Amino acid sequence: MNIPAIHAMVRDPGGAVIGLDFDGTLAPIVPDPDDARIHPAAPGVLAELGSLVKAVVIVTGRPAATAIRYGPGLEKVPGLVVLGHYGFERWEGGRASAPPPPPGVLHAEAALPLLLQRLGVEGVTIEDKQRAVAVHTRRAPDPQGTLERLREPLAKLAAAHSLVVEPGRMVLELRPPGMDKGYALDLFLAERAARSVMFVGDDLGDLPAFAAVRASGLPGVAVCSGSAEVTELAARADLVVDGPDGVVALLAELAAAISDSSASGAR
Ligand SMILES: O=P(O)(O)OC[C@H]1O[C@H](O[C@H]2O[C@H](CO)[C@@H](O)[C@H](O)[C@H]2O)[C@H](O)[C@@H](O)[C@@H]1O
Repeated sequence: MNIPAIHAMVRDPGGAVIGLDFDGTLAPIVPDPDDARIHPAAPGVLAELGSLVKAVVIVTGRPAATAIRYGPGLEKVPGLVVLGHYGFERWEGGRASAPPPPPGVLHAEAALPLLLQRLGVEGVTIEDKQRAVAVHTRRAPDPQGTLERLREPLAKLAAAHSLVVEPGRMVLELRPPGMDKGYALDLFLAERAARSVMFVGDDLGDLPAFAAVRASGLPGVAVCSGSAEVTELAARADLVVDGPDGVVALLAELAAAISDSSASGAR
């Protein structure tokens, strides 16, 4: 790992913030969003890393409580913060806080079944996220074609209810504007007075976090959890690893390098 920011983290782990996306990064992608679960080795590796660095933060489009529920063991990661709903929501020490959901979400969600019926799309599923609503096409007969077909009508529906469309891996999410993973990460780095940063993501919604790593002026590394499905992130990353298996291996390597460096410094 001959990346200057990683060397900075190893030299000064007490200044390092490790930011991670959830789906596709810590949890393998599966057809049904309710079946997603964290990689079995991830909580242990994150617990080790959490005891070495300034902070571990998960920044996800999921509700924060869902990431915790689908990530058994995460609650044991020292000092873990989960920023859910792209940063609108914060979970820390077992407590979640968030502003109330805007009424547009409920109205848009209520209009969706009829809209989907009119469009005649098959196999599309709706995920009620309380503060947002996601329309999934992964289980449709033609997932990509169906996603393309839905783009314009969902953009109109979102605009009619003062929402924005967040595109992702076989999903179009209608959510409130005014927050993204970049802004969320930026605020967190300032709050913790970070001296270096890593962010690991797999999807389009992670691009603002990559931009925040660059804009921070800190030694920073943007890591792509690679997949054949999304290629845009790899092009903007400093390092590409092979999905959640590769992410866990990278984090374990980082934890080991920090521990070895601290041990040799102590000798
Ligand atoms: O920010 P993230 O943690 O990456 O969350 C983004 C979306 O992830 C989930 O959908 C994705 O994962 C599902 C389970 O593997 C998969 O079935 C789906 O195709 C993916 O798009 C989640 O369901 C969404 O609500 C999140 O916004």
